[in-house]
Amino acid sequence: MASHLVSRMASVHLPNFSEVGRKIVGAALNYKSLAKDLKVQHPQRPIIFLKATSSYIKVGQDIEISKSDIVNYEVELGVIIGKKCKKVTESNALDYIGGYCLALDMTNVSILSEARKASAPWDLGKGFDTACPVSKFIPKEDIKNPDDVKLWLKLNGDIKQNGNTNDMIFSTAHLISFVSQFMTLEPGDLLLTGSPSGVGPVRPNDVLECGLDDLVTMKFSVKPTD
Ligand SMILES: O=C(O)/C=C/C(=O)CC(=O)C(=O)O
Repeated sequence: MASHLVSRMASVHLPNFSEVGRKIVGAALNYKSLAKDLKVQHPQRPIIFLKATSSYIKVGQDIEISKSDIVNYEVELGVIIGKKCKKVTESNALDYIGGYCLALDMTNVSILSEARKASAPWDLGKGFDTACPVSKFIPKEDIKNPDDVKLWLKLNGDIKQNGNTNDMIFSTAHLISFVSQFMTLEPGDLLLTGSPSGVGPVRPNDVLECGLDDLVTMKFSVKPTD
């Protein structure tokens, strides 16, 4: 098949993306509203980190935290890669999307702050067990424009995050293209596109509920490990 036809292929059905994907790639500080909250400048280029795929959990499982740690919720649009993607241009990048999910980029701020002070990697603060709750697979066709999707999060019933991906500093296409210059993205890989303003800490026995447009909602409880 000619390559231009391959690149226009319809969405790929990947309901088992969290089992087959080999990477979770995150973008940090990608929302203007969060940069404003945190009083930091907009990044000049995407700030990229990896989360371990062993951090995935699905609805029905619990987020586990130690009582002594500060762990933040961050609601995000997850982009699921549908086909191998290496050094793609921004104008072609959206062709490589297989679908989407709603995700929580749970972040252990206690560990991350120590890592920042020591100029150490973010891996433990971002990739601990249960740090990546995800929704079901959302087919590509259900989201016409990934740069214009509402997302929200409630903590124990109170709205804490209420944003839209149109507030992202780097577009979905830019993120895919940027990451693909360095690492090949493969079917089932997940790209977390950043979180809007309102991120904050959870405590044991809290309940997080979040949603993406009228496409999906999900609920997770927080349980202590100690
Ligand atoms: O700056 C930090 O210490 C941590 C930032 C984040 O965790 C931000 C994100 O991951 C995000 O904006 O999505």
